[in-house]
Amino acid sequence: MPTVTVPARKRIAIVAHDNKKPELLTWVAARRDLLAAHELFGTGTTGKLVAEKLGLPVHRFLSGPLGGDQQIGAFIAELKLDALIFFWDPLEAQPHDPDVKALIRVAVVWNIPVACNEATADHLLTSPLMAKEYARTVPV
Ligand SMILES: O=C(CO)COP(=O)(O)O
Repeated sequence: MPTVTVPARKRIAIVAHDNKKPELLTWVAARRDLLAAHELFGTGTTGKLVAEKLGLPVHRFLSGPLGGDQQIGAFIAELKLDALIFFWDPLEAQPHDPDVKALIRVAVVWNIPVACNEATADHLLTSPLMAKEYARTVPV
């Protein structure tokens, strides 16, 4: 399988469904220093809230239900993102559920680290691989 070189400064997409936004914002605020070392991306509303909370630049896509999840998926497939932190809501149906599934699926296909809850996000963010360049296996 081919590999790509993932940069030391990671391009991280951050996304949260509405019921999970408070939890995500508390999580990012407590990890500002770690997150500041990387380049941040987000769906429309999440990205705006994270940027305001941290006072850091966040590249914003469209809001998730309007296509933002699909835009992030496309970036993953184009090797323009290195990690996904996605606090999706397991307790409420989303109108754009196919997009949510497609985003998670494409993240798995392209073998990027994905965290869907706080504990995994902590493991991801504190991994030694987050601080250095490494080779990631990709499908093509
Ligand atoms: O719906 C989302 C992810 O599926 C998130 O979108 P917003 O960040 O625009 O709320």
